Amino acid sequence: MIWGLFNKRNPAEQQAEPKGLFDGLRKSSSKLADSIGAVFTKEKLDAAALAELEDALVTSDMGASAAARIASALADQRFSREDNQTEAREALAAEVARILKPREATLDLSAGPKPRIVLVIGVNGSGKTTTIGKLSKLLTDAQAKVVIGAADTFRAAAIEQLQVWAQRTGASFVSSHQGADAAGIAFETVKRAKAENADVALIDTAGRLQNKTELMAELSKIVRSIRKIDEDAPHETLLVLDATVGQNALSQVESFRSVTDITGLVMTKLDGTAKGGVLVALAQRHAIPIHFVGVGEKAEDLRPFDATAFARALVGLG
Ligand SMILES: Nc1nc2c(ncn2[C@@H]2O[C@H](COP(=O)(O)OP(=O)(O)OP(=O)(O)O)[C@@H](O)[C@H]2O)c(=O)[nH]1
Repeated sequence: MIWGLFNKRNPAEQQAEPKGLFDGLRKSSSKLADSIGAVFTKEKLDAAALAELEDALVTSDMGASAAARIASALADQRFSREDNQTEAREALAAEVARILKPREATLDLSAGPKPRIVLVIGVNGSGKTTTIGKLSKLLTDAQAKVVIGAADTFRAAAIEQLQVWAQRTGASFVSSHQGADAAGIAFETVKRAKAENADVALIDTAGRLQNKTELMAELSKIVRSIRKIDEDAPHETLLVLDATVGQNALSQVESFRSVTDITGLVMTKLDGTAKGGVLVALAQRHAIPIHFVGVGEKAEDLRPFDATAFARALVGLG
């Protein structure tokens, strides 16, 4: 959850959520279902079945370490009868959830001095712009006042796309021309947010990983410039990851971690891939809070990360 008021969703909306997540993760869960179906045919998994399960989990992008951990936890379990797919799936979901749960974290932008300043980072195309738009929608729906800053000046179309989201969600918008100084725009965004007594400033940044030195220089320049207005800024630095890149998401986290502090993760495009298991690999490897998952292009397709619901949807339990 993101904002005080946003916590007060009605029960019908809360019930609707797992269904959407289940649909969003269908590609990942059916891939996993195909490979684990043959494993759960015994009351207790023997060594061959455990090895097969571990392979299936690795193939579904959960990573070797999480796969080994899950397989060894399931080695100790007994199922009540042979070929009990649901029971075995429940046990698998519980083990996946055990890895994810410590990373489940609410993004609370309602506490602390206003405006809360949020930097959004990630490689180009990962879904930063769309995620900012969706966050803006969640915030403005909850009556928060939002300013969006287009400090990713790399592509003119990206600036326009962000402007459309700002208009659609009723957020103020700060931008300049393509190639303009990103730190200057970030500074103007925070200045505007202060002047307008906004609750949240969402700042889009460019994420050209090809040149780490340049990226680091740009991000630190942005941080220096916004700290002239608020020495505690940014209050949040969200890394947006595209699930379709699979294991490559892990190296993106490492690369960005080496140039800046990351306070939380958003994983997008889970609906477009069978590689949803990568979130489990991430949770196992990095102690970084996971705030949201994206399961579609519409505003309502950005969902607060729920470890249990995610684990269940991933193994095909609706
Ligand atoms: N299916 C699906 N598509 C998504 C999701 N999130 C973003 N997209 C799409 O992914 C594409 C890239 O998203 P952007 O938000 O433009 O990515 P960006 O990181 O801002 O990229 P640049 O503008 O190049 O910096 C767009 O076509 C989005 O509509 C998602 O959760 N599911």
